[in-house]
Amino acid sequence: MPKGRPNTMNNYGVLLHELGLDEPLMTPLRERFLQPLMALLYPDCGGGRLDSHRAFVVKYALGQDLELGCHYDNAELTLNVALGKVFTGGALYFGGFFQAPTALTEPLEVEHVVGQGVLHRGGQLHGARPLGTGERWNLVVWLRASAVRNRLCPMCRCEPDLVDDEGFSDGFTREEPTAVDVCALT
Ligand SMILES: O=C(O)CCC(=O)C(=O)O
Ligand SMILES: [Fe+2]
Repeated sequence: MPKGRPNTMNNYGVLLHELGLDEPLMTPLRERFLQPLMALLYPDCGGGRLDSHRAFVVKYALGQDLELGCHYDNAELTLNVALGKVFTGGALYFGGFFQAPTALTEPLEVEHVVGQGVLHRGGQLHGARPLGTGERWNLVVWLRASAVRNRLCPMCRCEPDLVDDEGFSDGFTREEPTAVDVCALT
């Protein structure tokens, strides 16, 4: 079975769409649970207008990936859930919104709690500290709102030139969905 890297930074892990889990699991999770929550928490980042995602599991282990450098996600919003297994280290750290990595002086450290997730803006500078012992597996869902990224690419901070592609691609669209009224969701 052909297998891609979860993203351009992590070498170990798996893309959920390659396991056939987008339609039965990730899209309902985004539409039914994450979008209403994100609409309330981050309306300014397209929280109420999520229309695609890139979901993957990242794996850290001795002899494999150990840490993740400071970066922004190719996402308007991100969910990061600690799945396990047993490990020390690997804490997430956060800086400012689109802050230059060189200006990161006092990051906020967030320890993983297995079974719990962290929601953050994709443009919030962040990274993961080195793994100490064990194996760490996290589910990461990059949530995308075409209404936001069609105007301003989160990676280059410019208006994107669109080219045709298949699937969710990178979340850009030629047409945008209508806004969702969160009060109407049940
Ligand atoms: O290693 C982690 O838990 C962070 C992963 C992350 O920031 C990402 O995949 O964008
Ligand atoms: Fe990230």
